[in-house]
Amino acid sequence: MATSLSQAYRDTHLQPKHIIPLDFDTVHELPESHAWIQTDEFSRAAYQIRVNQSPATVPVIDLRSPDVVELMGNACRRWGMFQVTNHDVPSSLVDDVVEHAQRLFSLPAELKLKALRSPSGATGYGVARISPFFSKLMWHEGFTIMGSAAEHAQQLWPHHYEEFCDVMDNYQKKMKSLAYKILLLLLKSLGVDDQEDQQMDCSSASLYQSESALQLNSYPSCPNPNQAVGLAPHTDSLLLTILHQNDTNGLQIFQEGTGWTPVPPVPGALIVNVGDLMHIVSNARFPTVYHRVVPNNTRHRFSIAYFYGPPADSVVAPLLSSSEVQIPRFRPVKVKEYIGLKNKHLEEALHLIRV
Ligand SMILES: O=C(O)CCC(=O)C(=O)O
Ligand SMILES: [Fe+2]
Repeated sequence: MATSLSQAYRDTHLQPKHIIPLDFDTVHELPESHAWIQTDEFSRAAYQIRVNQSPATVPVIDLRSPDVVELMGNACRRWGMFQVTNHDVPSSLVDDVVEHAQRLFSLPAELKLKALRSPSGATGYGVARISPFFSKLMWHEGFTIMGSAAEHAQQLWPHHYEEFCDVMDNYQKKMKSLAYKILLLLLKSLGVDDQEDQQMDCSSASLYQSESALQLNSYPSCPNPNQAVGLAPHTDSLLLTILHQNDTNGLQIFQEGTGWTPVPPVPGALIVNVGDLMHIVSNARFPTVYHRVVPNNTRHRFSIAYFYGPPADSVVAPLLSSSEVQIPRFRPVKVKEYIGLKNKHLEEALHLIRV
């Protein structure tokens, strides 16, 4: 039987602190559990490097530009990320998703816990999945959807859950077609033409099918943001992530040599970033983006992340362009195997499949 993405994401041996977020409404000081400043992780180089103040940041690309393939290819080679405009996702739909996310996160903590992610589950309300890798907790709460949100939405609003589900479904449909469009453009920039689909081996053919997840993120304003972490540094696992952020700063990407660079909100634009599987497919021509979120003490940040990847049972391997001499940098790997490696080893997972 086919494995679903949510099965691939199943984890075990989680303690409650690895699932249950803080009740942010009741705390007015940063609790010890969330104070990162004295931890090893905080003093690791990645945290010490100051935020890069130079104006260079990820490019904003018009999806209708005649040079879109080249622009996106260049952006992914240089940054692993870009912001896209003219993407045909109605702003009213994006606003609806954010409004429903805000409605969810503003529920009382005891109600949100009714939709808590189960220890062996992948969907529902809870802390970030990467939490078990860090000794301190993040200033963040999330809600994960894979397919329909009905199961958990019913726990929150027994009589009025359909509207939430409809909005999330519509958004996922729009994201899916946008992600597919962007994937084709990126493959073209890598010298892979979908016209040649027929001759492709099974690993490249599976790139044209998809599975996805939608992640609603909430970062309340924080009493002591200098000692707290919104979302710890990580790379996304799948092919591409499409992210909407509200008008509140916080997202930063790590660039070798320059340090942490903020990715400021651009009204109407969506952020697209390369994930680990795209890094593998591109044979490391596109870097996978190491990113984090920093909290602030005045505003509540919300973001909506759509993770797009091939089916869990499919195989991903470097696609080598015929015009360049290339040695494969990674062995072929099943998507579910890679997710398993990531669940166990986090950022070490990529090293484990290097050849
Ligand atoms: O909130 C953000 O900007 C980033 C979210 C993120 O990195 C994630 O959900 O993986
Ligand atoms: Fe991420």
